Amino acid sequence: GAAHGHWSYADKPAWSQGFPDCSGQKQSPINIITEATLFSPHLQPIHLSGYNLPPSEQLTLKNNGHTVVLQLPATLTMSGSNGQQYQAVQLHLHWGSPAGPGSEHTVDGRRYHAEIHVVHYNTRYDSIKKAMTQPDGLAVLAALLQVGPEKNPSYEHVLEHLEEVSEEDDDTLVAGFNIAGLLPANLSRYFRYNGSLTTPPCYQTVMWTVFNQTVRLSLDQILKLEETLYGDHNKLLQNNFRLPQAMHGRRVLASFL
Ligand SMILES: NS(=O)(=O)c1c(F)c(F)c(SCCc2ccc(C(=O)O)cc2)c(F)c1NC1CCCCCCC1
Ligand SMILES: [Zn+2]
Repeated sequence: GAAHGHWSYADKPAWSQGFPDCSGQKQSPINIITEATLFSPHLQPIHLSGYNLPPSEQLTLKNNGHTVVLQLPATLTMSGSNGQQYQAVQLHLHWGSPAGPGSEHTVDGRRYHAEIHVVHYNTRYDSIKKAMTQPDGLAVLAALLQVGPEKNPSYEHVLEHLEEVSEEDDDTLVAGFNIAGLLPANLSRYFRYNGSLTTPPCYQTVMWTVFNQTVRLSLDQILKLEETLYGDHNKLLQNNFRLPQAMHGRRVLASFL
């Protein structure tokens, strides 16, 4: 239970006992109903800088028992089309199992195989710890992952190390690579809404960007993600996604018609 601050995807309803924001009215993820989105001409293409890391850069990859997290250097920044500058902190993944898909966001009720989140904080705050409690504090870039015919070389930079972090709290080093390769090529077509962390403490401080274009990985790469990592009590780490949350009147904007 959430009593001692520990939570699992199994007892999601219990989250709100220990983390009150988890039962708030601006929760994530959501089901994006494309017909109900509002086109907003103000939404500029997402601009990434510093994402192309040299192999000399060593990044920490960690299995934290809930997902696999790649820590990112402070040199990666993004512009969020609201004039704010955001600094990358980490990226992580959500996935399902061979029995079914595991993206967090769904589009017109469709769940995708997996989802990547690149977590950033607003550089007007001096740390993510401070930023994550502020309404304009966080920006997460999300992309939906599908099965395609080819192996995705960008994801291979991470997936080739998964066995090294199979147990909870394991970590390893990954040589730098172009982190932008983990995201779709088209960064100008996306959905935008205000939501939350999808994990306790569920702070409602996230500006979500969900790209319209999906990213393709080979079936083997998806299966590797689904069958390599272990979490609590040596149980396979699978289906680490939260169910869609109510909109409570929120509208989803689209940067494209
Ligand atoms: N989708 S999401 O962005 O809400 C999200 C999840 F859904 C997540 F499931 C996670 S992992 C669970 C939180 C956690 C647990 C342990 C450790 C550790 O031991 O280092 C670290 C974090 C996870 F880390 C994140 N992102 C984190 C949220 C935690 C607090 C802010 C730090 C960066 C974003
Ligand atoms: Zn996430």
